Amino acid sequence: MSEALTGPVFRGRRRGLMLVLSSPSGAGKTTLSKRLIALNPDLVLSVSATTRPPRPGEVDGEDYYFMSEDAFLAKVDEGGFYEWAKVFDHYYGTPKTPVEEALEDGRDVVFDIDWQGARALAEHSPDDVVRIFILPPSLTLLRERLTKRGQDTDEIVEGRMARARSEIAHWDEYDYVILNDDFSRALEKLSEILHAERLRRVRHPWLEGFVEALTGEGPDRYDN
Ligand SMILES: Nc1ncnc2c1ncn2[C@@H]1O[C@H](COP(=O)(O)OP(=O)(O)OP(=O)(O)O)[C@@H](O)[C@H]1O
Ligand SMILES: Nc1nc2c(ncn2[C@@H]2O[C@H](COP(=O)(O)O)[C@@H](O)[C@H]2O)c(=O)[nH]1
Repeated sequence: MSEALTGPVFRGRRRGLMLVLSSPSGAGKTTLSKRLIALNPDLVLSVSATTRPPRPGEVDGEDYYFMSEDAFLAKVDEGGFYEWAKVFDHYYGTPKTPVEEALEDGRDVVFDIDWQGARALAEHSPDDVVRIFILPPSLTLLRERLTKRGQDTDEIVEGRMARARSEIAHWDEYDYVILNDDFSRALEKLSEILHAERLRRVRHPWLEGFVEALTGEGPDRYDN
């Protein structure tokens, strides 16, 4: 894996956060992130690039940027990805420009990426990244979800089940773990994490000036 990451991003008085969701394939992170964004339209979804073929119904530029392997590797060479990795025999990467623009604009960004991507983002932007791991209730239900999704061949489902244990092995690298048994409860927990993380002191650099003014050490008035 190779990546070209910038350091922590400061946006005036508000630090955006990078909400990273990972899970074994089929545990529900895509569905959860889309519903979270529907409830919080100010969030931005990081649309990844991939060399895997589109599934039925997937739209280029909305679900993924679908690319040839040559085009993907050329973008790697240009330093166009925040991070990239090989997952299930295909390349996946986070395009850098849209994420940087959103963060600079003070917007929070949601990532649906694997443990390699989560680790890369956390290493380079430790103050900005919030990592959440989604667990399925059981491997039997995980297989059922992958099968019922009805978008992959039996061979692909088996390949993803074979990788499930190794993906789950990274669960303890994450800040939060959500058991996605009942979907509504899992979504509620995800929303609670987002709202609490948005309140963290480190994301509000304006507080320093405010407290200075409050205690008489700065200008009389500080507008947030
Ligand atoms: N709590 C839940 N109960 C039952 N079904 C669920 C639940 N959460 C998600 N699903 C269903 O499970 C399937 C897999 O979900 P989803 O595509 O979101 O998984 P994913 O983790 O993003 O997988 P991938 O890594 O392959 O993209 C979908 O059909 C989704 O509707
Ligand atoms: N490291 C990255 N992993 C990514 C990225 N985009 C998606 N993914 C992960 O790949 C698998 C498979 O996804 P699928 O859509 O083919 O089911 C899944 O774990 C995704 O989270 C990325 O940009 N970087």
